[in-house]
Amino acid sequence: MLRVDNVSKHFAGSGKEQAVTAVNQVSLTLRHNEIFALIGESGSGKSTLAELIVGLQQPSGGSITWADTIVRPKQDRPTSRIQVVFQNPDRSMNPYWRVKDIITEPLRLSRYPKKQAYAVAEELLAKVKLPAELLDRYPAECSGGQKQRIAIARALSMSPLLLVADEITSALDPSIEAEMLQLLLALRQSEGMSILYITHRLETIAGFADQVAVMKDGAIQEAGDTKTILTEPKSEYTKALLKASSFE
Ligand SMILES: Nc1ncnc2c1ncn2[C@@H]1O[C@H](COP(=O)(O)OP(=O)(O)OP(=O)(O)O)[C@@H](O)[C@H]1O
Repeated sequence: MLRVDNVSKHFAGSGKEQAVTAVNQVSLTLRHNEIFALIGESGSGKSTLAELIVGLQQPSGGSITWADTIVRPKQDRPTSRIQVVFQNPDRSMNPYWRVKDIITEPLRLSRYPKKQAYAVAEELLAKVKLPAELLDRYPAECSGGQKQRIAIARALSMSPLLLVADEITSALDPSIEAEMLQLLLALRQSEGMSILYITHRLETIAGFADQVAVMKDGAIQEAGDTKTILTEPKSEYTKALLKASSFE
């Protein structure tokens, strides 16, 4: 569905800051309806790679291409191929807006009528398993887990083919995190979308991701199906990550 070919991203240094190669010749393929986990420690280049895929940044080299063979069901609402949800929902939500306005922002930016958008908002909240009573609340009146579901509902408003989830469960309690992973599994099925799940925590991906790529210093160390990588890791780095996680 989406091919990342030999993609690199260099940031030029300025003043005391050194030049950095945040992403170094990365290649990967995201398939339709697949959950792909991108694992790496802080600073390994995961977020930069996500921003390149989303189009928030331009690669210094390589290419990112969508297969043009994807046929999606006809929608009566605006759509976009890709949507992203970040770790901290507060950064992407206007605290003075009600939940219904937050969720429908992408639709309204695409000139979808407000009244119809509000009707969709209730449907979207149900998709992320939140009650309709939240529609008139402000973000400060919602829990962290609820806000992350609201951010997902907003992303779903555009029926994306690919949802990029950048550390979206990292700030949540383990039980809330497990519920969120279950929700993402269900949404992958019901929405027929792919998910690029970015995390520094290897222990979250068993039974969740289909494929995994392990990233270090901007480069992919190892990639393959999740079960094989977790049970028969080849790279010393993956082995060390597994040892350090609560997985073993
Ligand atoms: N806009 C930028 N300008 C300069 N350097 C950058 C920029 N964005 C990222 N970097 C550098 O690129 C490297 C990779 O950063 P990135 O945020 O992609 O890593 P990460 O794996 O997502 O880490 P984290 O989980 O902590 O966000 C780091 O050394 C970072 O300092």
